[in-house]
Amino acid sequence: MVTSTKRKQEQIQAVAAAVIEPSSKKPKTTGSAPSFAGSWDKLKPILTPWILETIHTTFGFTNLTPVQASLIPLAISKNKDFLVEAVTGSGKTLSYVVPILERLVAKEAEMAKERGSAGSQGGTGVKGLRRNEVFALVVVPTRELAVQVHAVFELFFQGLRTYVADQKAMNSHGKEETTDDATQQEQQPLETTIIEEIYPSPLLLVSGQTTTSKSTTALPAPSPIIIGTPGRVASYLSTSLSTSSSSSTSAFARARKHLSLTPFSLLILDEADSLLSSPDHLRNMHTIWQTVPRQRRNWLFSATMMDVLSERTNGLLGQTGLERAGLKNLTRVVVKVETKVKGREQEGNEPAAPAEVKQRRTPVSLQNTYILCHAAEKTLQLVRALCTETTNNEHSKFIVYFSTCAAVDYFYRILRRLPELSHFHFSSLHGHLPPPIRTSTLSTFTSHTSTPLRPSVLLCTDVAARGLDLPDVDVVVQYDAPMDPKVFSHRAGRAARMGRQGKGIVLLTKGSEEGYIEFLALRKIPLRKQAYIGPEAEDQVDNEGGESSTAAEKSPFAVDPAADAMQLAIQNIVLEDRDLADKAAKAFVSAVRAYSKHEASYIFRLRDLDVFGMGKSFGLLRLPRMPEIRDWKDRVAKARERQEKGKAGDDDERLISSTWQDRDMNWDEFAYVSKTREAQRLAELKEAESKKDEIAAEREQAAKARREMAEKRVAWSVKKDRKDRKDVRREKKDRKKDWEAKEAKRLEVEAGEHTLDKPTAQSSATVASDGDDDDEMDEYREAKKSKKEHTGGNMIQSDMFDDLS
Ligand SMILES: Nc1ncnc2c1ncn2[C@@H]1O[C@H](COP(=O)(O)OP(=O)(O)OP(=O)(O)O)[C@@H](O)[C@H]1O
Repeated sequence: MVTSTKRKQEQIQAVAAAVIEPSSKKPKTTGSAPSFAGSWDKLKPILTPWILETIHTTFGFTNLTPVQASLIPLAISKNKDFLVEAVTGSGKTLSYVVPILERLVAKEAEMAKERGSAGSQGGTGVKGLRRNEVFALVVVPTRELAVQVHAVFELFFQGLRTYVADQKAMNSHGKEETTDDATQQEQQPLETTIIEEIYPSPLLLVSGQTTTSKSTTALPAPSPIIIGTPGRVASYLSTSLSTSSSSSTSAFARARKHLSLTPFSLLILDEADSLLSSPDHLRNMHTIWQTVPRQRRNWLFSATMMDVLSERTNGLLGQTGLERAGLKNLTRVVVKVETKVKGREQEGNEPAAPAEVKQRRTPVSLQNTYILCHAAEKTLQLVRALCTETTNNEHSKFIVYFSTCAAVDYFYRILRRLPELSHFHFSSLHGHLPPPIRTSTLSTFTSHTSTPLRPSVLLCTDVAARGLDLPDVDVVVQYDAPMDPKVFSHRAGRAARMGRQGKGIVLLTKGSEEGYIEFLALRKIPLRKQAYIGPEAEDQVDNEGGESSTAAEKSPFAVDPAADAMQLAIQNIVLEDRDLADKAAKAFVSAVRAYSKHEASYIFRLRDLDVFGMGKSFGLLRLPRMPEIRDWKDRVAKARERQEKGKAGDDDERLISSTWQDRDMNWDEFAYVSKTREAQRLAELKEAESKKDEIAAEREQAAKARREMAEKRVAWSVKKDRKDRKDVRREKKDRKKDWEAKEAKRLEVEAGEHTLDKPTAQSSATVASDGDDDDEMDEYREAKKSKKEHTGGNMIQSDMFDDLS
């Protein structure tokens, strides 16, 4: 393992400072605290016993994280809307789960008081809240995150059951000695009521469930706490409540029974920036906002919450956008991470330079790096990174992010069959997988006991970028940088959670993508350079930011020959099944299209994307037909022409170094492994063969039609051109006639007055000016001139004299 020299000089200290203030003011650091900020026991207000007990025994936590210490007391006691930002893995989930539970307990007690004895009003046996009454709603962007948050709530309610059982057992054995009156009061209702009736399991609303049935009886029963994705929550709310507007009294009664938002108090948006920026989420969020009562508290959470306030987007982001959504006067709770970098030792007796405090948006325990390579070397670098991280750094759990579902799907089939990675366990997760498979994939990855000898890798899209708390992830590799720069820190933040060491690697291609390093640095996400991983690679983090000495890096355009070998290895896997070739093409096309959608489009320029190199990295057998490829081919060809003329520039050299060769193979014999698919392909092939002449004729006809169309287009344009010219000529003729008539009239007048004056300066000028852009007038003037010359140069005068004579 290469240890960084610079790191030795640094004494990195995490400083988490909680900053709480109204949204109108700029956040400022008010102090510093260690990674934990006080004990749960000493939190004021004191937590309800079963909640505190669950935190201690079920979760095993003794201390609060800074975001929890800052928010929980406020969220429990103050009736405010909050906008919370803290780095990934800093415990934001509990910072809203605990206050929701505390407020629910308080609401339950309040309603119980209001409604009198148990079951007297609702008839359900529930003391305070009725069964159909919803108290809080937690909305998150992905199914997986919703499941995770739901599980946290479930743990608390299980903790409650255990707590009550313990209390009863202790009481029945006469061992319980209660000294604290408040505690006794809290316990009383719990012991006398069925817990499940008071606090039924929270309702989880995610894909794969029924939420849009016409009949409310088919809908899952409500619960005081509902957790779900925006689409599911919106449809559940509107379906549950829409029946209430029906004219049918029974339907109205049914709907009322099904769901009531009367006691609704809390709307929590976790990963709020994502919920407010995606148009799809936003549409559903509008439905939710319109459905839930206005008298509610809004709590918004994200590790990248503050960025959005300064952003001007089409969505809801930004201060004004939030205000428009009724999210006004949000109190900001910002937990900052600062690193103290000790000043360098000076030579001789000079004192060391003062320590520098730097703010960052990622956890201190996260070592974020980048590797520069050519597009053709990306898969090679990914494979080498996985290998070197296990062998040199003994890392065993990896997440690799790709930009599209098709890329995840394809690489999942390829990587696990590469000999270098045969000991890795691969899983894949993306939005196009059916919900049960998504669930099982995640649990397999989570439960897999990974060791450096049997490491595990999750290949995924951004569906797993935010919020997921996957235990023990060592390294996050970003094969493609995310479309939305905000997602970068969320992806990297799946490692290094809650103070654990972790590493992030982003693969950037040489050229314009290098600008991403500076771009992220400005957003307080510093990246260290990791040298290009060579064949005998060690973990070479280039801490000084200097250049690596590997051959591939010495020559700026030379591509590592091992990239060709990797392409060949992938191609050989693809050749086993035609279906893989289809998947490769789909993955490639989708990745190219995704590249054009980068928000930082001035860094990720489609025009600069080396599609040939990318094709190599994907192990394509041939390039698909698409405009991006055509353009790149043209540009490469033109660069070659310039090179032949000795006029090639730097950009041309880069283009020339980008090469592509289709795999020499017989596509007709390339078969699908799936028998039905292959039979279908052969049938199609046979049909095509039998209709060969017909198809050729059709093609010829189509080509002819295209040619004719092209000709017609030419003819049409020529016709139009002619017509235009004719119109111009007619116009000129009319103007000439006009001019002649006027001139004749003027001469008549002049003749009548017996004046021998020449045309006025103005009329000469008019003619001259007409003549500037009028060819016919020129001809006319020429003719007039020659006539003048013929008649001795003074037509007017001669006429005049004729008349006089
Ligand atoms: N007080 C605590 N003490 C110890 N561990 C904690 C504490 N609070 C939370 N954790 C653990 O820290 C991990 C990260 O917590 P959590 O998922 O809430 O982070 P987060 O800030 O929401 O991250 P992200 O921004 O990625 O969603 C979880 O495994 C959680 O159980």
